[in-house]
Amino acid sequence: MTDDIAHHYRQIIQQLGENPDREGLRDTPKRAAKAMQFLNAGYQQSLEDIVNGAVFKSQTDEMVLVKNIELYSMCEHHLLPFIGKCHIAYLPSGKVLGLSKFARIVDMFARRMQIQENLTRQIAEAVQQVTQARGVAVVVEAQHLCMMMRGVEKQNSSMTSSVMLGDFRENQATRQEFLTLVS
Ligand SMILES: Nc1nc2c(ncn2[C@@H]2O[C@H](COP(=O)(O)OP(=O)(O)OP(=O)(O)O)[C@@H](O)[C@H]2O)c(=O)[nH]1
Ligand SMILES: [Zn+2]
Repeated sequence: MTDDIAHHYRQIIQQLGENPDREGLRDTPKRAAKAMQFLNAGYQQSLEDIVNGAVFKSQTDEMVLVKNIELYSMCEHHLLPFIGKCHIAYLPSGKVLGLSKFARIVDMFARRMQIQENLTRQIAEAVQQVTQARGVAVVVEAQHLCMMMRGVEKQNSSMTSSVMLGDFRENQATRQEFLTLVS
């Protein structure tokens, strides 16, 4: 698979007017192929594998918030990165999820070709599925290099997307508490 992708990168380099045989570029097709495979590794993962049973019984029913999880993803329109952070909150109902697993869930969906809105929803639904929480809220704030390096070339705009499930959707006070905590 890596060799196949590298072969195509070699052709792209040539089509762009470079010499893929010059010293600095000789290993680039293979390096680029491996980097692209890493950045799309989320397709090879499953929720069950990454959670690895780290769901623990707990009587806590107060909001749990994990803030500022860094996020690197790839926009599906231009295959350029979008970079930002993710905040996840949930209202446990009898069980809590291992802390690191929130970051693993973010990475599993971020390491795919994405648009930010779909990524946000997929993270929220995965946390809901694993914890069976009374509610899940996810906010993603990101900057898109396709808007910065090319196209409209706007360096300071960022996009915020959110998904609220369960009590966060239905209960205004819960939603407000979450938004105050992340702002
Ligand atoms: N909603 C949303 N739009 C995105 C995301 N990533 C990229 N886009 C947008 O996808 C759109 C693709 O528009 P097209 O007109 O088909 O492509 P384009 O000619 O390259 O567009 P420009 O970026 O405006 O030059 C652009 O408006 C991008 O800004 C994302 O995560 N969410
Ligand atoms: Zn884009």
